[in-house]
Amino acid sequence: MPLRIDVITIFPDYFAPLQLSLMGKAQQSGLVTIAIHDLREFTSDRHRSVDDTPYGGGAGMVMTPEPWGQAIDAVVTDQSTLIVPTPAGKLFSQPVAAELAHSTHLIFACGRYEGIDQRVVEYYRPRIDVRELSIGDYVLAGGDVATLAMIEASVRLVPGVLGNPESLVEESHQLPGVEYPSYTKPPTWRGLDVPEVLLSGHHDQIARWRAEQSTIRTTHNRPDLLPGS
Ligand SMILES: N#Cc1c(-c2ccc3cc[nH]c3c2)n[nH]c1N
Repeated sequence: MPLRIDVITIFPDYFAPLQLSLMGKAQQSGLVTIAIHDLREFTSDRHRSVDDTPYGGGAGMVMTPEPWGQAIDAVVTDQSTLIVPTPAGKLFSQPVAAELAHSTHLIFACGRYEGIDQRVVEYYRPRIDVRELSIGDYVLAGGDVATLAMIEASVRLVPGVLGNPESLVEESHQLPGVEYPSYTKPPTWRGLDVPEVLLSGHHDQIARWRAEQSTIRTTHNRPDLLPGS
């Protein structure tokens, strides 16, 4: 059963990259089907409006609930998971990507402006799995880029999508922390040599060096990922 993904957005063109590379191949292989829906197709006024002023005042505009209700109702099933990207959401992570990769149907609601009227989440929460997710502690102009990131991170984990599942095995055995630095040909580039151990053929020494490099990088760049932190 392929993973089905429906993306609802006012900027369908944002998702053209999903036809390329690994995501494109995943669709061609039938492992994943991705459909992009223009929210404005689900409006009923001649201006095809999707936003209005916020109750309670405040800057900006809020996306009105009805177009979202019409759009989600057009694709939802009892197997759906509705994902709402938002800075206020739980943090998206590799384990969450793995969960989504094993879903049957994902609906991404890509908000813009100041976000989507909260009643959309409230309406669907008793009916289907609803997840408000954030890709990080910085503010984007909308949910579209976050949706692209979550789709790519999740779809690459769908069994059969990655040509070489070995890379997933390596990832899953990744020590806590960031990955070691990578090198390829030429052995010397602009006077810089590849670390000698990587050319030695001593796999135990290479594994030890890579673990050390991972720890050094994690300590420097992501001490929050160190065990016990
Ligand atoms: N996910 C996520 C986000 C967002 C985001 C998501 C949706 C909307 C709708 C209007 N502005 C948005 C920002 N900003 N930063 C993140 N990590």
